[in-house]
Amino acid sequence: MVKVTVCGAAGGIGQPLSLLLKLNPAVSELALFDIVNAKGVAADLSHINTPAVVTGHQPANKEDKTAIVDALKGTDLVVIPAGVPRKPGMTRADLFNINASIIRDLVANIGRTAPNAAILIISNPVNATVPIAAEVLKKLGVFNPGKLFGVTTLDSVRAETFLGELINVNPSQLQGRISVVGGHSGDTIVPLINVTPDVSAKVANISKADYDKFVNRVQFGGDEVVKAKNGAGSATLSMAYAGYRFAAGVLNSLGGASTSSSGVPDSSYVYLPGVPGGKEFSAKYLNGVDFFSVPIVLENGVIKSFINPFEHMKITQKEQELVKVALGGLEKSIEQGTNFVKGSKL
Ligand SMILES: NC(=O)c1ccc[n+]([C@@H]2O[C@H](COP(=O)([O-])OP(=O)(O)OC[C@H]3O[C@@H](n4cnc5c(N)ncnc54)[C@H](O)[C@@H]3O)[C@@H](O)[C@H]2O)c1
Ligand SMILES: O=C(O)C[C@H](O)C(=O)O
Repeated sequence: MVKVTVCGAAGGIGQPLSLLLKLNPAVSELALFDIVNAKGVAADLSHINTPAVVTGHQPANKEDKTAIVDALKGTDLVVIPAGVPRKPGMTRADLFNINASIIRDLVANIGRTAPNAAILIISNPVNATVPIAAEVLKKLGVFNPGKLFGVTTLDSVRAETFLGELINVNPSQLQGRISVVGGHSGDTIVPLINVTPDVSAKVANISKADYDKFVNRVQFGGDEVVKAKNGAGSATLSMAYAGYRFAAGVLNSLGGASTSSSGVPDSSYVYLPGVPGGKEFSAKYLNGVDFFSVPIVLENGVIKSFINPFEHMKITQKEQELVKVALGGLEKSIEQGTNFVKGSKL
């Protein structure tokens, strides 16, 4: 019996992500929470002939806490795409003022109602919202770093797609054969392409100009969608796919499968001092930064280990420089998120 809760389930990401979760046979209960239209989306999905029982939870007013508690009670996994998306001209950091308090309050509810649940954070700016979640859980005395995941899978999905186009390989075959680390915003995103020898041999022929274009497109792929949607939001469908890919990995691990079985596992933005060997890894390679996206191996829904890119992949000089740049941006966002909770009442 596995219960999954989606917070922000009626949104652009929330709806298709909930659809994909409804199709997963491992899910027995799917609780949809949103401040609008959660019941409508739940009624719609509930007609699909798969085993998951779908429930909709929507507060009657600002003071109503029963909806969120019902959505979270007994849940194993919470996925959070709640909050506002970007409009053209905005950076993800511009979303902080609105989304920081949404994440703080949702995660406080999770900490109080479902402290053992795995938490997957999609809401931007991920580089800061995940530190917010960690700090809230620490304050409540229920932080399990092995169960807090910043969802950066869309960066991997994009890297696979764009590199596939460049080296003329079916992009779906690149899953597990390249990796993306760092954070989830502009130059904090660092694609690593010399992960397996077969791909390395192909990327050796890419020109410098094409490689630079590839890196830029992975780092700023989100802007492409924001611009094309022209005020109607940011990536939703590709994000639902990516969020589901990551959530399905966590669900598989809850069912006993290891994520390390096929190639390099997906990365997630995690609290390094809380995962085995993470503190030493960060001190040695990352200036001691607390949060960084690395490929993770899961067991029973918990991070069992991570793959150190510097030891297990052929990192080029250029990629090392990209990591250095990423660290500057990450440190600022982590501090912003952490300080926000320190100055907040839960
Ligand atoms: N991690 C990533 O790779 C990634 C990719 C795409 C988008 N995002 C982010 O995901 C977030 C959602 O994007 P979207 O396009 O789905 O936005 P959206 O506006 O379409 O949907 C957001 C939903 O959140 C709901 N919501 C707002 N406050 C809430 C609260 N307190 N509790 C529960 N639900 C609440 C809204 O009612 C809405 O239904 C944005 O912050 C966006 O930047 C992240
Ligand atoms: O670009 C955005 O604001 C949404 C998301 O983070 C993305 O990468 O598409």
